[in-house]
Amino acid sequence: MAHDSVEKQLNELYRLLNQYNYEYHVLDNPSVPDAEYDRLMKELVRLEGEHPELITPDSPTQRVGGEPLSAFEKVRHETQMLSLANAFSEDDLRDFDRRIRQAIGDQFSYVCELKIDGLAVSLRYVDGLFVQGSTRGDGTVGEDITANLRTIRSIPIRLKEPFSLEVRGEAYMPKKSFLQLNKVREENGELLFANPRNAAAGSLRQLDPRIAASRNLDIFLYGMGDYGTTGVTAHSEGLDLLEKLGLKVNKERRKCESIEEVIKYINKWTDNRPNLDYEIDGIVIKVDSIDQQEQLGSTAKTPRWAIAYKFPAEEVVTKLIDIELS
Ligand SMILES: NC(=O)c1c(N)nc(OC2CCCC2)nc1O[C@@H]1CCC[C@@H]1O
Repeated sequence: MAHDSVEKQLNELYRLLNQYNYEYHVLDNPSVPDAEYDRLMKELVRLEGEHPELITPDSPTQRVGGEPLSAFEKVRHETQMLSLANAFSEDDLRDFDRRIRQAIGDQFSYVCELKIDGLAVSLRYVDGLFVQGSTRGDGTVGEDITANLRTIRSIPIRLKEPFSLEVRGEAYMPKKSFLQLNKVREENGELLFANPRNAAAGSLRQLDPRIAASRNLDIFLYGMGDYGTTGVTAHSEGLDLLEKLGLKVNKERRKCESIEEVIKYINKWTDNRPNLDYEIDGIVIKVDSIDQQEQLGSTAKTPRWAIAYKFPAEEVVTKLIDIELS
C-alpha cells in the first residue's frame, strides 16, 4: 500500500471500512474482528489528517457531523408518506380482504411485514450517495434530520449501485439500547423515556448529531417513494432490490396467498414478539402487485391496499408510586 497514491489508499480504506460496516450492522455477520475495523479506521483518520483536502462526504469518518444545528429545515416529500388504517380483530382483517376482492378479484398476493414501532423516515439517494434524510412529519412536509440519520451505522452512505431513489423506513431503538439508556438516565437523575419509540424520536430530534450518534439507533426500510425508474412490479421485489443495494430490510417479511395465511403469520408473531430485540406494535399487510396497489388507490391519508393489524395493548403494569404523605 505504501507506494500507491494517497487517493488509492483512501479509496481502498473506504471500500474495506464500508464493507465491514455493512457486514456488522446490516448483515449482523462481521467477517473481521472489531480490532481490525478499528485499526483501519485509525489508519484512515491518520491519512485524512495528513491530507484534509482529500476528505469527501462519503468517507466513513464523516458519519458524525460537526457542529449542532440551530434548527431543522423543512423538507417537502415528492410523494406523500401515507399512514395506515388499523385492524384490531380477525373480522376487521376479513372485511379488509373482502373489500380488496370486491375491487380487484381473487388473483392477488399479500406481503406481511412486522410493524416496527419507531419513527417513519425518508432517505434520499442520488447516484448512490445518501444526500438527505427527513422525518415523515404530516406526510407531506417533514424535518431535515440528515445529520442525525447519517449516524445510524446500518444506513449506507453509498449504495452498492449508483441508484437515485427515495426509500422509506422506520428508525428505531433496539430494546437493549433503550434499557441501557434509561439505566444511565436514572443514575443521572434524568427523566426516563417511556418506551423505545419515544427514545428513538427524541434521539432523532436532537440538534447535536453527537447525541444521536450515542443512542445506538437502527432502521428497517420498507418501501420506496415511487417505483417508477426501478422497473419493479411488486412490493416484495422492491424490498429485495433495497436489500441488494445494501439497505437493511426486515427478514421476517413473508408473501401470503390468502387472508388465512396472513392470520397464521399474525398468530405466530403474537407469540414470538417478546423474542425480538426490537419492539413491534402490529403486522402490516400489503397487496404485493404495484399495478393492483394503483388500481386500489389511497384515501387522503391511507392506502386502500394496506392495513395494520394492531396487537392488543399489553396491560400496562402501573408501578405503584409511594406518595410521601407530607
Ligand atoms: N412501521 C412499519 O414497520 C411500517 C411498514 N412495515 N410498512 C409501512 O408501509 C407504509 C407504506 C404505505 C403506507 C404505510 N409503514 C410502516 O409504518 C407506517 C409509517 C407511517 C405510519 C406507520 O408507522
